[in-house]
Amino acid sequence: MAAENFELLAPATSCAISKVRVVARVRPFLSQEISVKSSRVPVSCISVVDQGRISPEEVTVNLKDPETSRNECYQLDSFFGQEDHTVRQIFDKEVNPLIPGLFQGCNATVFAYGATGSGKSYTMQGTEEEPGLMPLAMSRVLSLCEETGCRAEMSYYEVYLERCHDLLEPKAKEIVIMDDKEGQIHLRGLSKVAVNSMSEFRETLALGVQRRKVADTDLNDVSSRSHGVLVITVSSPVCGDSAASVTGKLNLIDLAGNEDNRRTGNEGIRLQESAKINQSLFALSNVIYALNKNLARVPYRESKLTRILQDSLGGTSRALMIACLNPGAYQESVHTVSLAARSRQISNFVVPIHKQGTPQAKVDMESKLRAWLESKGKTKSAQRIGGIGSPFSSKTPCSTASKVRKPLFNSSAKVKKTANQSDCKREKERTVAVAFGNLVENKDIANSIATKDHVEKVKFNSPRKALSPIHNTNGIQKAVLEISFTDQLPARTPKTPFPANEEFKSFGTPLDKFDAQVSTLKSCVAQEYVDFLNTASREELVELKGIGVKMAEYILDLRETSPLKSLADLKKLGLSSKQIHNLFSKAAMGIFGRIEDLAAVPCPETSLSNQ
Ligand SMILES: Nc1ncnc2c1ncn2[C@@H]1O[C@H](COP(=O)(O)OP(=O)(O)OP(=O)(O)O)[C@@H](O)[C@H]1O
Repeated sequence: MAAENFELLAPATSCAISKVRVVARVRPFLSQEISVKSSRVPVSCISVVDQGRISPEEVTVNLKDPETSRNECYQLDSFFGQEDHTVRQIFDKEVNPLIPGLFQGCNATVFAYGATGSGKSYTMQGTEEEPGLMPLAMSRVLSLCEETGCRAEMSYYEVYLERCHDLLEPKAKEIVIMDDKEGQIHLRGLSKVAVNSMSEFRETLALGVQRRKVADTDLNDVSSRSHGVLVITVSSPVCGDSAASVTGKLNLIDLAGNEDNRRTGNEGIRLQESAKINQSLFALSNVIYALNKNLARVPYRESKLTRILQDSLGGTSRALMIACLNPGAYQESVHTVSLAARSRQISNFVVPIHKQGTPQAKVDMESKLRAWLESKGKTKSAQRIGGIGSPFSSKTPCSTASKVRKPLFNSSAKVKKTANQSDCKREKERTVAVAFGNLVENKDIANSIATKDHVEKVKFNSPRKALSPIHNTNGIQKAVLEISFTDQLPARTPKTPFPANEEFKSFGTPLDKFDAQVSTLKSCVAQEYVDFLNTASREELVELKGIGVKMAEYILDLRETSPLKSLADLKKLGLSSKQIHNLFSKAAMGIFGRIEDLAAVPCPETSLSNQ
């Protein structure tokens, strides 16, 4: 897709698949790289073949080793050679088209990737004579703010030795990276500064740049020792109660460069920095590899860098990668361009973020996305989009209701009939069924419980409390809040696990009643299980069936940033729905133990004794 064609999203509900766009930028040879004796400019190892002639949508980049005459070609989206391309040209063609989307609530990330000394900081920050993408983007944002009445703010932080530090508020504590249940990345503790003019911006950025860790190495006099991230946030004014506020974020990332320590001459702290930089860039390549291979687990948690980029690689942001290249470094350029070419295959699903999200909008977006993935035969990706870093990690009607699961019991004709009536016209009711049905294997029962007749009974059954604000407290919405597995609830064991017999009279046959009670029991057990995962020690977790040492560690790591709210959150660890189901089943089976033990357990008076 050409940059000009990034479709502008209509406000409110529009969404789009957007591939990570990848462009190459070759810096010129520096004066110290030109031999004084010959005073001839060396030949670049990088060239472009048939720019735009074979296909206007991509370019073929050729890398040629002058020593061995090795030769490799890679396809990228665009190419900016050393001769005639200024940062302004890159901005106009590649970054400018992303900016209007911010004003409609869409996030975007631009990141410069490449070996040390390849020109990443020069491209992103620029110089006084040639402003980089950061000031150019801010200038454009400010002029659009003037037209629209929106506000602009900036944050600037660095990831140094695997820790995030605020560069505008140096006394602040370390920044914590968190993700919410919709897969959005949040940085707890990061300050924001309002920006009203370019002079304010320049002053603030210069302050941050001074604080960023930079050092002289054998390969670059001004080598960045950290990944630097500028965040430009745009917020629309909120008019009255009904209007939803729109916020868009543009991340401009100047990554630290890959370093070959046989050549940098690094020692001591420089070597430590270098090790962390290389580790995080290795983690980035692992994420790109996993996304390309459609692996169920994408290792975003291997480094802070990949956590920050989580939303931009396989997430909900638009993303532009600028592969920066030194024309005299063949091996490094092969490394950079091969990773860049692989990144080009990654799709993001761009969703506008509104402070008051509408569930129906999410439903529409998810069904559009699934249809797209199915048309491409990408079933695994479809699963992933329902999981990691996804706006749909909490199930929505169309995703789960369509899955056919083996019923736990044969339901009665009455239950089936009720379930069949529950079609797409009754989205609200199906929302109940789906939320409830995430862990209820028998969808018929879930659907039947979701019908208006049964909502009130479920409400009495449920041990849950509503935590989210309720705008419309009709029966169905109340029930959604009370039985949804995606709400965060305090751990609680119900005093009366089963409802009094009177409350179940209208359930019809004894089988209906039994099915409903089993479902309620399951929801209680599922909540207890989630509470256990959130509070157990490492040793306790390992004791539980199906959880090994590695999984226990992943869970501890995950809950450190955001406690599990539902079993579906385990998808963030890369587990599939089936794996979560198996894990839970194993734990649940353990409750019942041997059949002889069960025989000794008396029936609760309130449950089956009056039948
Ligand atoms: N397009 C360009 N035109 C002129 N000089 C450039 C250009 N790009 C980079 N340079 C120069 O090349 C040197 C290295 O650039 P820069 O510091 O931006 O590299 P980097 O990729 O950020 O390196 P590191 O990863 O070590 O921080 C600097 O002296 C810079 O001024």
